[in-house]
Amino acid sequence: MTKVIVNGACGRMGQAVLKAVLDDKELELVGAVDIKGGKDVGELLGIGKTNIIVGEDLQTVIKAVKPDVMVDFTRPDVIFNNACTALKNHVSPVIGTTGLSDAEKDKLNELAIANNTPAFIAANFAIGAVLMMMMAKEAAKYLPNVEIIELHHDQKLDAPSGTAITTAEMISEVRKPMKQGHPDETEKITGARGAEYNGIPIHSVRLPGYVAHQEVIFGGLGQTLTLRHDSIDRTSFMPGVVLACKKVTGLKGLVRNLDQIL
Ligand SMILES: NC(=O)C1=CN([C@@H]2O[C@H](COP(=O)(O)OP(=O)(O)OC[C@H]3O[C@@H](n4cnc5c(N)ncnc54)[C@H](OP(=O)(O)O)[C@@H]3O)[C@@H](O)[C@H]2O)C=CC1
Ligand SMILES: O=C(O)C1=N[C@H](C(=O)O)C[C@H](O)C1
Repeated sequence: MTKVIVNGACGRMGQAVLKAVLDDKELELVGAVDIKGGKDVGELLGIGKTNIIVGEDLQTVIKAVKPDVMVDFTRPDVIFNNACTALKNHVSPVIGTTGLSDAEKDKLNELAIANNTPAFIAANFAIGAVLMMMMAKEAAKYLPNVEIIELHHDQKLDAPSGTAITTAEMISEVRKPMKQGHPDETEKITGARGAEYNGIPIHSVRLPGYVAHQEVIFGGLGQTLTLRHDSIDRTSFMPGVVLACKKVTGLKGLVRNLDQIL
């Protein structure tokens, strides 16, 4: 059995991960952490007592329950420190929290290797989103003019989404740097053409009612191609998270993106 703790346990993703880990026969939920700790995990999920109380301090919970894996769905501004704490205590992080910079990911890779404790990170654990990104990379070889529109719930802290950045990174691997649109175009209102990653415009929509959605739109001579993925429920991410919990301890360093472990 792989012993798992969930950090960010009281949040939208944290609660879904608690349920997924409790429901899996090869994973054992041994602890939970959240800045708003104190509750029994079972009370939080409305399933009766589990006698696992959500702790408020990651280091204390790790020392008490000695997990193999820490799943983290917290906040962009705390994930780097959380992952460092896990690695220094020889606990493998499965990182879902977005917002880490490339430099921070490189530092986590070094720490994972130095501590002989593998780690895993994915901007999106939903298989449909992974396929959308892979298809976008393939399509960009033939249709290099592309824009990304990501649409999320209005409680999301980071923009653009980790998925949009990862999609743009993957497209950039196969596309020569280029400037899109008319060379003389001007923005009448700043930001009208979106943010830009390697020349790829990214537009972020935040509205109540959305969960997590993305369109990648390619334009060619007399045609467009639209790839769209919709997570209509957070259960969409759970098979990927469970898979990563089972595989992470057999990896080396920090492994990035779900396609690497499928
Ligand atoms: N990789 C993927 O597939 C996915 C990634 N995500 C990412 O996961 C992250 C979390 O998303 P979501 O669940 O919607 O967010 P939520 O705000 O619902 O959950 C985050 C939880 O972590 C708590 N928290 C804040 N700071 C700390 C801390 N220092 N230590 C422990 N817990 C803390 C929050 O408390 P409080 O509310 O008081 O701040 C909250 O309970 C985001 O970065 C999001 O982009 C989301 C979905 C899928
Ligand atoms: O905050 C979210 O909700 C999500 N965050 C991830 C991202 O930034 O890409 C994954 C998914 O889009 C949901």
